[in-house]
Amino acid sequence: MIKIAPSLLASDFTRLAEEVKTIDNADMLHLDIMDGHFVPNLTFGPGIISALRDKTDLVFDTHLMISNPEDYIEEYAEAGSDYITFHIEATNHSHRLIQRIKESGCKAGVSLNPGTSLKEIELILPDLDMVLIMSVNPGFGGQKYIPQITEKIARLNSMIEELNNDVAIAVDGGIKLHNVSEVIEAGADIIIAGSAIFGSENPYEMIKKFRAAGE
Ligand SMILES: O=C(CO)[C@H](O)[C@H](O)COP(=O)(O)O
Ligand SMILES: [Fe+2]
Repeated sequence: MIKIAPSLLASDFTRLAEEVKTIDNADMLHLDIMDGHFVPNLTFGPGIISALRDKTDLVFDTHLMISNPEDYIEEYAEAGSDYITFHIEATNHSHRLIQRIKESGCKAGVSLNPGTSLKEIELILPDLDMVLIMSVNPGFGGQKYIPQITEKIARLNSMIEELNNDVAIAVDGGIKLHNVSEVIEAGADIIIAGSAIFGSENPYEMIKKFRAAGE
């Protein structure tokens, strides 16, 4: 079963509590944390996550696009994250960071920029709950899906099958109705979409269409 994770980045920031109500048929709420350093944009921090925690029952999927993620794990766990995903490019101590995320009570994810090889995560794959493949360069919503990423998803899927464990593959960036089937067929388990869902007339119906593409 495919999971749908709308990205709050594309919602109306002046009415966050109402916006999350429009997507209550989704599985997860994707929360993009940007620090203006690891990526050239700034979003929000743990205060917004904890303010939203009692507004929805969705699983909170926190995507840290920040430098020094090791300094912020407990804060994002306490704010209400269920998954915490850091970028492999942002740390020299990925294995330790995964253990810290799990000790904080969350599931652990790692994300790869489009130009980062899957080799970088080969040795930590058995410890992960999720791999988040970026299909655009991180920092902004509304960008175009990078076509080479489909092959990368398929290769990661084979690596996971060889390991015989249940690491989820999440794909993030530029996913719309016209390419979601391609992403799912390559092996994605979690579809993250911002502008396609929150930018549509009816986010609830759009989630249904995304889900139907995976059936
Ligand atoms: O991490 C992200 C950007 O860095 C976002 O989650 C992603 O871009 C979703 O937006 P869209 O679906 O509009 O591309
Ligand atoms: Fe994201």
